[in-house]
Amino acid sequence: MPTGQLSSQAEVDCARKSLWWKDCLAHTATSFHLDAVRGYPLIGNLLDIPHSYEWLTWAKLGEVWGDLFSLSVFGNTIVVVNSYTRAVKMLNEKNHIYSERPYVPMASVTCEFGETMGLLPNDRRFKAYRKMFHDGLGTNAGIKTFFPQEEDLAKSFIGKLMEGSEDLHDHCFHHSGAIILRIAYGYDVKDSSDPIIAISTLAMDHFSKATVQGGFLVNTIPFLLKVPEWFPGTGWKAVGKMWAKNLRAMEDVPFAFTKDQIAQGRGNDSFVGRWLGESLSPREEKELKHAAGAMFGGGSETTAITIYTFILMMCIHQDIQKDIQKEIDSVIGSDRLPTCEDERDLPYLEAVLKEVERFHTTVPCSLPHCTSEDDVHDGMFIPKGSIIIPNAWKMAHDPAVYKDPMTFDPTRFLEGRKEQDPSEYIFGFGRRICPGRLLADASIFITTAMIIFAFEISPIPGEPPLYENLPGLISRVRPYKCKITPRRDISKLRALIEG
Ligand code: HEM
Repeated sequence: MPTGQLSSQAEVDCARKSLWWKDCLAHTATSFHLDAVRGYPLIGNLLDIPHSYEWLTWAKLGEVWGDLFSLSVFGNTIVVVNSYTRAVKMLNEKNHIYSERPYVPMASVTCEFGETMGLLPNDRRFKAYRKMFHDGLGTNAGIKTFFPQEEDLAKSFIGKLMEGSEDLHDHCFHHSGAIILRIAYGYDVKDSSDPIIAISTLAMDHFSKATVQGGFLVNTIPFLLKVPEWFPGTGWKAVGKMWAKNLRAMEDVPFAFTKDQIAQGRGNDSFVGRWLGESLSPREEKELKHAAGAMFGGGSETTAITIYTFILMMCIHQDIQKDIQKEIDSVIGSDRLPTCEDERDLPYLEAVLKEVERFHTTVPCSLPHCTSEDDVHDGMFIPKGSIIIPNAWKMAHDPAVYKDPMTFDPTRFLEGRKEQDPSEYIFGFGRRICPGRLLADASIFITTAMIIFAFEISPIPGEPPLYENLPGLISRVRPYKCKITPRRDISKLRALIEG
């Protein structure tokens, strides 16, 4: 049935009653909304739930059911939002209702990681973490204070690239991990086999697995938490305990490093170091540890993927690469390296970065939100506890917003065209909007500006690179090969990097 509206209060009341009945019948009813995808008794739309590339399925279903539709699985409502305008109206303008996170017992309880920012309910602690983030990284003035660290790390990145680019993929991930650990804790990573990068990467791998709704039955049936560990089939509890240790270590080890540095009287100009200088109460210190602990998970993979995708796009689109080189050469010349302050003078590079972020939507279904109370939106009754999925991929590839959305074309963001800036949605919405977005922008800009300044990126003869996005909550691109060679005098480049 196509999209419909609940036009009167009577219809809304009727829908509420239906919901009550649905609960009474122990979740045996299927979805009943007028704009709900039809399902089966008991399981609802279980068979409609995609296991990979969810954003494509949601976009396809949207062609039939409209850009706001719902599904029901075992009585739980899932609402998919396929348009930017709708997402703003719901998640931004009604953020007091739409700012919870879905409950994932495996991650929050079994892995004891419920206090991390991404999983916290919209409560006092959440506000405290967000405030710490905002004061440290949420303003242009705050981010500027980290520019010297960003520039240093981007120099090391290109310095390493001069030695070879065979492990480009890992190099990008190592670099973005290094940025987070330096900014968050003042910790300098080792060139390879860094213990804190290793702990954090492992912990994030566990975290991703524990938060997949269908990954563990307990995420669908929380009652299983009460089943004792000796009961057959509860091996996941032991797994969760093991993962909890790693997740704790990801927060404890670098935090202890910063505290130790301060105790030894060494300066530590990091996010944590600065806050520790504020003589915090034990409760605030604990909150600081959790806030900082969320940075690696939120920022490391996403930033690395964006830089890695940028290099791929430069390899595929040689003409665009040439145009950025021209811009960089005319603004910066050849006697100095780019700095973070150059961003405002490089509008073409800025447009290319927007296009990279639009074209490859790194967090394609954003992170799910959850409602804290019943709502009626555009005639749809949305019960408390509904999971809300903003389909950022669809927003980024909507032909009504972007001309030829499947084409990589940075000119769409230049004067004269000015299509919608993807940063309005790729970082999420409302109270949950990504608190690291300014840091992400700074890291991506300075790293890519240095790359273009220093290198020529080209395909390997006979192996044309292809773009392919991979499934996942955070979508990577399929690893590729390319040639990265210095485009300037090597000794001069070395002198600039070391200077
Ligand atoms: C290109 C880079 C990045 C992208 C595309 C990105 C995207 C996102 C998205 C879509 C969300 C979910 C927002 C929502 O629920 O509405 C999010 C949340 C989050 N991000 Fe980022 N992010 C990036 C970089 C970073 C960085 C550098 C940091 C930390 C320094 C960070 C930390 C976080 C945290 C802690 C959350 C959870 C916020 C909450 O639950 O309230 N992110 N990010």
